[in-house]
Amino acid sequence: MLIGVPREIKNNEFRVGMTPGSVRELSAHGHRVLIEAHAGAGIGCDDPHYHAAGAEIVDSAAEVFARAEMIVKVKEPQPAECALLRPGQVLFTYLHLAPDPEQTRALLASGCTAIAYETVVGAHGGLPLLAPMSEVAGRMAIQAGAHCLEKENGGLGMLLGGVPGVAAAKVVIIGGGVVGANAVRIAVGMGANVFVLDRSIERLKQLDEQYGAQIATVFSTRESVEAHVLDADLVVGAVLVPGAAAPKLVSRAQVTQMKKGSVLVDVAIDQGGCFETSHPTTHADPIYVVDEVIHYCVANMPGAVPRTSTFALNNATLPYTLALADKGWRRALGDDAGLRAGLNVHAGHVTYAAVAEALGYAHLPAEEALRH
Ligand SMILES: NC(=O)C1=CN([C@@H]2O[C@H](COP(=O)(O)OP(=O)(O)OC[C@H]3O[C@@H](n4cnc5c(N)ncnc54)[C@H](O)[C@@H]3O)[C@@H](O)[C@H]2O)C=CC1
Ligand SMILES: CC(=O)C(=O)O
Ligand SMILES: [Mg+2]
Repeated sequence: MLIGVPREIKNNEFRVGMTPGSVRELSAHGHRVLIEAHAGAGIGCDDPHYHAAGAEIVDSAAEVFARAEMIVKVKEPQPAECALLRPGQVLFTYLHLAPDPEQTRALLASGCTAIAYETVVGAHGGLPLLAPMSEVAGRMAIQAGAHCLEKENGGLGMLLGGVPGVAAAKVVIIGGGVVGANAVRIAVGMGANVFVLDRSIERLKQLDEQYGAQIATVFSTRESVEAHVLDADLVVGAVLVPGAAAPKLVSRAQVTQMKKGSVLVDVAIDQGGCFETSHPTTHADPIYVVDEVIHYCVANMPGAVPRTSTFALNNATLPYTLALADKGWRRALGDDAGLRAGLNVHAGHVTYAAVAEALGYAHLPAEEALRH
């Protein structure tokens, strides 16, 4: 198969779809990889490095999209990229379609077959292609939140861990999945006073077993979310209903009642965000303020640490990229129900139920799409 990797063009996105190591594996399987010039600059991998791994370096994204049978990326295609996709072409990347009607419309219009990293399910459950970036974003959420709490950013002017004789900050993490667990780890490490809320008792039990009295686990209800958010110094939004728009768990009225200078980090912003006052921001301009509450809502947090993130992402995506290239998308998805769960759009149809429901489209089940 001829596989294309364009340079990422989202704001401050320095990751790249494939490492030289992944290119080498695909080459060894008899595939050819086109990579846009300088696509790996952000991870310290230059064009000769990719060439040595077997890639052909091409000058423009337009050429990558025009020639490749499958495009492997990181972030959702931007409008200029959607315009380059064509019927029959496979797109393998993050999509986050439920909160993004424009991108969905463009992908449907392109006629392409789009497989979303974030809805692929592992052999033993979980979301193996979302997890590595959730590990990164969960750890970064506390870093970002600590920075926002500094006075110059409008924050309360508090150190997360306090010092002897002065109390630590109260950190409330809503959602104890991969993002949440990684945020807990860093917040505990920094000495914060950590509360984690989830509606899965199983998740809370795992976190309780791991951290014991170092954290408080709380069953998530409207009442408990409100009680903990209102006296928090830092709140991390880390909930997910796979593929669906994030549930709004904190209302504007509640944000208004929060402490002035407290901080909301909405990691779930890529699925639309879980605070009513959230809107996506970029690394170039990450923070805004609503009623004196600082909001950090960057939709591609791992893009800021592209070296860590690209290698972590490729560790997870490579087996799937190889399966798609070796077998073609129909057989690869036919053989693996978990990969089939990644199919979001095919030939002008929405093939993921939660996306169809969120955006008001008819749903063509992926199993039927395989026969189209
Ligand atoms: N902004 C960014 O750069 C990034 C964002 N993300 C996003 O972070 C979000 C979380 O991802 P993961 O941790 O991997 O998901 P996950 O599936 O591992 O965890 C989500 C958790 O939310 C819990 N949950 C669902 N509804 C809830 C509710 N009403 N109250 C409390 N808990 C609730 C679930 O029980 C689950 O434990 C996703 O939207 C993901 O796309 C992930 C990576 C980077
Ligand atoms: C998952 C996601 O949105 C990201 O890694 O940018
Ligand atoms: Mg997005």
